[in-house]
Amino acid sequence: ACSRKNTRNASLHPLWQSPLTIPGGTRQSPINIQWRDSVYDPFLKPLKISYDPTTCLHIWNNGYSFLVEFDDSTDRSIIVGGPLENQYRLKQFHFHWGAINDWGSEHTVDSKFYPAELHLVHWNAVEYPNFEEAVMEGNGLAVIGVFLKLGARHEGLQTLVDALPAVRHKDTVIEFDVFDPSCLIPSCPDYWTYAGSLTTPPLTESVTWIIKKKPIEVDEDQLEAFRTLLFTSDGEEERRMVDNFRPLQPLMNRTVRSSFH
Ligand SMILES: CCOC(=O)CCc1ccc(S(N)(=O)=O)cc1
Ligand SMILES: [Zn+2]
Repeated sequence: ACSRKNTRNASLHPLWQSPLTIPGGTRQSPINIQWRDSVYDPFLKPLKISYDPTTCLHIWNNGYSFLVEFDDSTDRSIIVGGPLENQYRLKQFHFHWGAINDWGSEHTVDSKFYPAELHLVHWNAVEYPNFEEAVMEGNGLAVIGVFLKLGARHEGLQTLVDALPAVRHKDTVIEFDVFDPSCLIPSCPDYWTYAGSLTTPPLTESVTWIIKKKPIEVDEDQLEAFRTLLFTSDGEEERRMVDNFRPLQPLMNRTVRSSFH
């Protein structure tokens, strides 16, 4: 009897058709953050965030998520302190979310999923000439992760939500010229931090993750608006942009530190 060739490669993630695990990867993301296993580090500084809202450029749908990109040609929107040795420049922020509210975040806390997760992506402009170079270096990137939970409507997020219909299809972009992303970051200073990777290709192990302990609240309509976006370009058969999160990766030989007791 002929054996049916196993055409479904179980190690390939449907969304990216890329390996789920990077061969030799020892610091992949996302991970589950087990609160009781995180280690309080009294030497962690407060994270200092200073964004200039006029550095905002545009919103676009890149086929994985929707991104708000910033002018990173100067040090006008930066973060410093926290676990970071250098100052890092804001390049873009984007989100990951689920088809339903039971899941959607990339990181989990004590195995709990949130319905969505915000990533603010910064690069080490002190040591590297541009983002593309920094992506390849162990201390090249710093990403702030913020969990979204179902609750009250978020007025700051609403200005983004109102722009989403204009970027419904992959590779569509609209100008977005003033936005202050610090309105999306909880005022509580508490965070976890660990050494990890990008969660979409090229999956490079170049990210210092800073995961805020407190979530922000958004309402059902705002989450539903995310789910009206498409993975597909105009004219292709429509596939709704949902479940754009990577599966959890092994912690391996890593410790998650907390900035709080
Ligand atoms: C130089 C090409 O590299 C890129 O464009 C990487 C973009 C990229 C930035 C951030 C993330 S995340 N989800 O880990 O915050 C994934 C991918
Ligand atoms: Zn991300």
